[in-house]
Amino acid sequence: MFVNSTAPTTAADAAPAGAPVLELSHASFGYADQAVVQGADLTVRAGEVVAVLGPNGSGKSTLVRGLLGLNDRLGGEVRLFGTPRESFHDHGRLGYVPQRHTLSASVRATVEEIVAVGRLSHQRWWWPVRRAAHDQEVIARALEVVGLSDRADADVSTLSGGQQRRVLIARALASEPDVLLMDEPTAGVDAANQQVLSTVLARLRERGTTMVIVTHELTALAGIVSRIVLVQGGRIAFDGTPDEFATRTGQFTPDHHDHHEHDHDEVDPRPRVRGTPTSGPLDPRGGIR
Ligand SMILES: Nc1ncnc2c1ncn2[C@@H]1O[C@H](COP(=O)(O)OP(=O)(O)OP(=O)(O)O)[C@@H](O)[C@H]1O
Repeated sequence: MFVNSTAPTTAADAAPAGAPVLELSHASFGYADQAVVQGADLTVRAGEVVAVLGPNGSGKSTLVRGLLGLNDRLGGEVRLFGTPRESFHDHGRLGYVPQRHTLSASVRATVEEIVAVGRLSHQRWWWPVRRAAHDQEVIARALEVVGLSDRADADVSTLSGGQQRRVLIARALASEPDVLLMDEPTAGVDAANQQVLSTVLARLRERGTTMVIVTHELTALAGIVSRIVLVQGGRIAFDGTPDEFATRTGQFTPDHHDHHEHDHDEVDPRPRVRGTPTSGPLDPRGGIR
C-alpha cells in the first residue's frame, strides 16, 4: 500500500493552531420549520480532530451540514474562520465528504478528472482551461495520499465503493482545505480499506489539518481524534477528550496515545479541549457499533 507520501498542503493563509475555525452559538438547524439540532454551542479550533458520535437519526449529519450552510438555520449563529456564515465566501477552505455518497455508475470520468474538480474553487475566470502545473501536482499528491495513484486513469465506475469514498476524500483534499468535514468516511468500507483510511487521516492530523468526522466506528479512529462530540436527540450531550469520554461512558478506551504522539520532539500545537459533559445519562450506545 501507499504510506510514505506527503499530504496535500493546506492553504498558505491557514488559521494558526488553536484559532477558532468553526463556531456554533446556540445554533439550531433543520428542514423546513422542523428543528432537528437545537441550541448547539461548539467551537472547533485549528488543528483539532473532532469525532461526532451519536445514535442513528440523532442529528450528526444535520449538524455538519448546518455548519456548511446546506440546510436551514432556524436560530443562533454560525461563524466560519471568524466570519458569519452568511458573509463567508471562501468555500475552498472547507472540504466536505458527504455521507453515503459514492460515484454513480453513470459517471463517465476518470479518477483524476473527479479529483480535479476539487481544484475548481482555486480557479479564476481568466485562468486557462488547461490545468496549471501546481494544480497537477496537488491532484497527484491527493491521489497518492489516498493510495490511488495507480488508478488515476481508471474509470471511476470500475472502482469499489470503498475506493470511490477515497476518490471523494482526494477530491476534497485537492481543494487544499483548512478544514475537512467528513460524514462517515469509513461506512461500508472493509477492514483493509478502513486501515488505509485511518492511515490517511492520521497523516492529515500530523500535518495539522483540522477535521470533523461523523462516525460510528470510533475504533477505526483511535489515535487520531483529539476530541469527541456526542449528539443525542439533536443536542450536544457531551464534548470532551477521548479520555473524558471513556471515563464518562465507561465503554470505550481508545488507545489515543499512539506513536504519532511521541515520535516528535516539538510540542503538539493542538489545543487541549476541556471536557464539558452535560448532565443526564449518555446513551449507552454512545454512537458506537
Ligand atoms: N433532507 C431532510 N429532510 C427532512 N428531514 C431530514 C432530512 N435529512 C435528515 N432529516 C431528519 O433529521 C433527523 C436527523 O437526521 P441526521 O441524518 O442528521 O441524523 P444522523 O445522526 O446523521 O443519523 P445517521 O447516523 O443515521 O446518519 C432524522 O429524523 C431525519 O429523518
